[in-house]
Amino acid sequence: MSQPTLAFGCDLSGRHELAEFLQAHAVFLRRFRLLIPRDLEVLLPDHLHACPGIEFLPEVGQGAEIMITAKILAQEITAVFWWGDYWPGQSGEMDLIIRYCAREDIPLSLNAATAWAILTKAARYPHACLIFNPVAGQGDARQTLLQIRSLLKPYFHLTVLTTTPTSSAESLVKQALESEMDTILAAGGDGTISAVAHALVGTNIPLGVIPTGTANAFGSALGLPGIIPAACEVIIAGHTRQVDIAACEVRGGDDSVCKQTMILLTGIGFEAETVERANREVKDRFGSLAYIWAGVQQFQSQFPFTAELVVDGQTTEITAAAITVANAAPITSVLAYGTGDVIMDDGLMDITIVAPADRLQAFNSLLELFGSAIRKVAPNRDDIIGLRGKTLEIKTDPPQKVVVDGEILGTTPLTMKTIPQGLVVFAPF
Ligand SMILES: Nc1ncnc2c1ncn2[C@@H]1O[C@H](COP(=O)(O)OP(=O)(O)OP(=O)(O)O)[C@@H](O)[C@H]1O
Repeated sequence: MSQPTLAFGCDLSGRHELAEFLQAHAVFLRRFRLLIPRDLEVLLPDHLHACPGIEFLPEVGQGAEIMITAKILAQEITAVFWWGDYWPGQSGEMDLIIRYCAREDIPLSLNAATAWAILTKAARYPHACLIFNPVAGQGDARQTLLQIRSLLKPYFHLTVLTTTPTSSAESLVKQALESEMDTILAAGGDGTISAVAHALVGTNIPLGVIPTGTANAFGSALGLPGIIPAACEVIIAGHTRQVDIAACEVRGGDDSVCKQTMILLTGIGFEAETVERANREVKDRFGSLAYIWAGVQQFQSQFPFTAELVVDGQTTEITAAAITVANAAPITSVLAYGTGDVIMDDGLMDITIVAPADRLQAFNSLLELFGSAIRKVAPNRDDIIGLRGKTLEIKTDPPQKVVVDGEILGTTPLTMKTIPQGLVVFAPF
């Protein structure tokens, strides 16, 4: 997975030409992983004999072609070079290789004339690992993955790792990073994107976002198109920008400490309870309206709590219904707009405290915040406080659930610290 993988083979009539090609390009070929049938070992020049990326297969006709076919099917091969005297339907191993390369859309060189073109293209292929959440959103996961693959395959040597209930997006990124990926792509909702970002902190490896979740708030905040082909185009175009993220710590079960990286929003109170209500079943039932449905339900039963916030060393004590901390927020995340605008790369978190005395005030506060989100002007109400800071500690009484980027992480106390421009993402020009 770490380098493009090239598989070689030939029949008797192709041996001389293949030996010449290997000799001529030996130095360049060292940058690849090479699969060589044992019977071709004698053709290798010294430069390649000592190549660490070389893997010997059984001889042609004794298993090499089967192993290469299996790797083609597993999408583990970048290109195949198979030279010889070709007679359709009568060339045994060559027929097999041609059939599967054609079927799986793998570049295939049948002679020296095409070899160099394929080789130089393979060398330029960036290696991308796509972390794919098959349960995010409400689409057909198989179709979605096929579509993403066909859009990106001409531009990347693509490896796909699929999340499961036991293989988290974060653990899959760590696995991918062991293989020296040039870029990591994430297809899923905000929970998946956030978990992938968490594993990328400090790597400087660019993240490509393909929004296939329910709300896709991070994609919207970045200005990404909501449809898959257009989101893939942003990745293919290759323009990146750096955005802030924040390290969060909360209390988990058994008093353990849970850590997560926030790319979007952290919510306490109303938002956390709303996210908990908008579970998978509700998302599958209502789609993108799930959060609105859950919010309306939660609005009727939200209890205030007392909170002590320390922002960059300054303490505020208040009785609140909702506290939202944001790095980035689409305008639909109105609870984040207490400062009037949420800037993704200013090195600061935007903190909004909503502290209404009753339900009517709460309703009016929401309306005011909605106006602020649209007009990008700070709200003007006593029961909405907007703060900005680099570090934050929040204690509440009683302890409150904390949701980070759409996933419940634990309960207060919460501590947060910005990591200015800590994430590199593909973004529209
Ligand atoms: N194969 C899987 N089976 C069941 N759950 C999974 C699987 N893969 C990931 N998950 C769970 O999916 C959740 C993340 O979903 P994600 O946020 O990406 O999508 P979403 O909920 O549809 O979108 P949004 O966050 O935009 O509402 C995580 O809780 C993760 O544990």
